[in-house]
Amino acid sequence: MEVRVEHISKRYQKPEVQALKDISFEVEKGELFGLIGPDGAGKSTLFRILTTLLLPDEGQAEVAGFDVRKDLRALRSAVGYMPGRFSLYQDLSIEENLRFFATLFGTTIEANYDLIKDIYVQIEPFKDRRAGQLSGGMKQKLALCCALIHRPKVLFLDEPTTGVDAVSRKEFWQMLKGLQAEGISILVSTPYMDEASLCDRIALIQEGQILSIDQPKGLQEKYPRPLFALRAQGMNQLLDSLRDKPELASVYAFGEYHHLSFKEQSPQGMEALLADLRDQGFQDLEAHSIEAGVEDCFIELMQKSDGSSN
Ligand SMILES: Nc1ncnc2c1ncn2[C@@H]1O[C@H](COP(=O)(O)OP(=O)(O)OP(=O)(O)O)[C@@H](O)[C@H]1O
Repeated sequence: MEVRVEHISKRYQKPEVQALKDISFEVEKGELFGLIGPDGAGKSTLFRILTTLLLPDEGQAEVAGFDVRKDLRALRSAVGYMPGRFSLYQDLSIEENLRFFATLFGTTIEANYDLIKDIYVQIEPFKDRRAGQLSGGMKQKLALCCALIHRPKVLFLDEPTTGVDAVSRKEFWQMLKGLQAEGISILVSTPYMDEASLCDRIALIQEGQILSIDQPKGLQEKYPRPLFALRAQGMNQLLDSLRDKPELASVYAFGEYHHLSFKEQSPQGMEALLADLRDQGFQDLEAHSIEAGVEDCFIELMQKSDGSSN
């Protein structure tokens, strides 16, 4: 086991916020583990605790066999951490940044070049350019090289793809797969649900609590009811109207469609609903059944947790 988190809680004082509530999970060696949740869910706080930058109020955690409270030095040299705002020196060049991080950990670029090579060659043509003048995607690659240069066992990446274009995002996930193959365990946080399916396992986190931990497929298979996508002319009125239907268990806007499910699973459910909506004057109604995605699962779990806390 490369990461073991047991009942971690953290409260900030000013303003008073319970950022993490009784968080427990484990990550295996070589696993790509995703922490998925909206802004403010507590992802950065958890990463800061696991990299010894912040102490938890309660609970215990070990990373690469080191205790987050007791083994600070050893733990820090065993982990690589890429914070949300890339911690690059804007006035230093690509090469200078990398050399700086290598020196900080008592190593050299040359000693670990094989690990970063595939990533570094993509930015090497610009190695004399200052970090402050790089594009988002290039900064991200440099920050990843800097986090890797001391050959960590566990890599923490806090929202590494936020603000990065779609092509670079895709490339970034390919790079992570390559690092995983080197035996590095990776914990990555993201607010993008579409990235969840690229992880081996994901924890859905909201308001400091883990709602579910599973493989992406396992999570989707656990969705409790048949799910449908529906659209028509006048999507806002349609949503208002659907929200008034007592037979629906859930309904929400989702891209070009609204997603909905029924309380009772009757075969006539959708037929009756469509007839009803037609009577109300909705035109161009189109409905089909769909498989739940990670975002649908998240919405379902959030509704359940809201219900239970009320
Ligand atoms: N130093 C701090 N003092 C007080 N409250 C804080 C502090 N840092 C974070 N918080 C609060 O704790 C909660 C969790 O924040 P955290 O940054 O861990 O979430 P996150 O999931 O990483 O989201 P984000 O993407 O916005 O950073 C939020 O409500 C945030 O406002």
